[in-house]
Amino acid sequence: MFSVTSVAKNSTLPPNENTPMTLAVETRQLARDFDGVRAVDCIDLRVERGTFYGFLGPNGAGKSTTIKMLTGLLAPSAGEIRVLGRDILDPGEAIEVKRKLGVVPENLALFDNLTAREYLTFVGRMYLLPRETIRARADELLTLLDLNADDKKIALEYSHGMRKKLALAAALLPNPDLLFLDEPFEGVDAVTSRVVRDVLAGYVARGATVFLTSHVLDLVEKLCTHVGVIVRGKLVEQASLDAIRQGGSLEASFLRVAGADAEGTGAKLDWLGAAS
Ligand SMILES: Nc1ncnc2c1ncn2[C@@H]1O[C@H](COP(=O)(O)OP(=O)(O)OP(=O)(O)O)[C@@H](O)[C@H]1O
Repeated sequence: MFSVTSVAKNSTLPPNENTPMTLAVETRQLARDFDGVRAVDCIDLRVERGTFYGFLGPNGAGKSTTIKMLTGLLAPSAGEIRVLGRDILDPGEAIEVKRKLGVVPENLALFDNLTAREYLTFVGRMYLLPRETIRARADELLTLLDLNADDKKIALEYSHGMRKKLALAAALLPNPDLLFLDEPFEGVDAVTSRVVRDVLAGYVARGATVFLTSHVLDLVEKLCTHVGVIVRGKLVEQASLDAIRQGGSLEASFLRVAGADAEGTGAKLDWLGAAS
């Protein structure tokens, strides 16, 4: 489905048979530069299978860049990546692992001239699903995500939230082992958000893995079992949700590890709202 450029010529990650089968994602010193500026700075991610992993960070911290590398959409500048026990930087292994992945990328990347059903059918055929399975799953997903009423519209005519829902439906359709979701709830209405949360919770309870980015910490707190925090490209925290919260709120912990000055923000822009 995606093109992959291999950069890890001298891989030192253990061969497949020695990689712990419990890991869905493992990176070593993963890095990406843009025009000489380091966007992702030597991060070591470890995501156990069957976990709901929230990948948090301020704007521009490197979350989307990381997801693009983990899904083979972007070549790393350095480092190693194993996804579901396989080297995603090896073109042969990447094909195998991508059959087992679902992705909602940052830019959604839909085909604008297809209706939702046409797009889901296309995706299902790419994953080599039988036509009857595609039809049945597409029916269920379009109903669940409340996209049925707009079945004549093409994706170009969709609102932002509708596009997000269609991308999510496409990611779920092949029943992947591992889902990468970049801001899946952004722009999605409250009713659908609740439905999607329940679907994802059930999906993980059945043994699958979700790797999600979100700025909505309440949602992360409700859903995630594990959290990683990236700040200016560096992984500054990675632990279970409970260990990161330390009995407090996720927001307080996040602000602390992200180095934000929560107290100071109210004192700024004194001119705002003042009589001029
Ligand atoms: N194609 C690109 N060319 C140049 N710089 C880029 C490119 N993509 C990302 N960057 C830079 O890399 C850094 C990380 O960006 P990234 O999109 O990964 O952040 P993010 O954590 O997903 O942010 P947000 O929460 O705002 O979506 C930023 O400084 C961004 O400007």
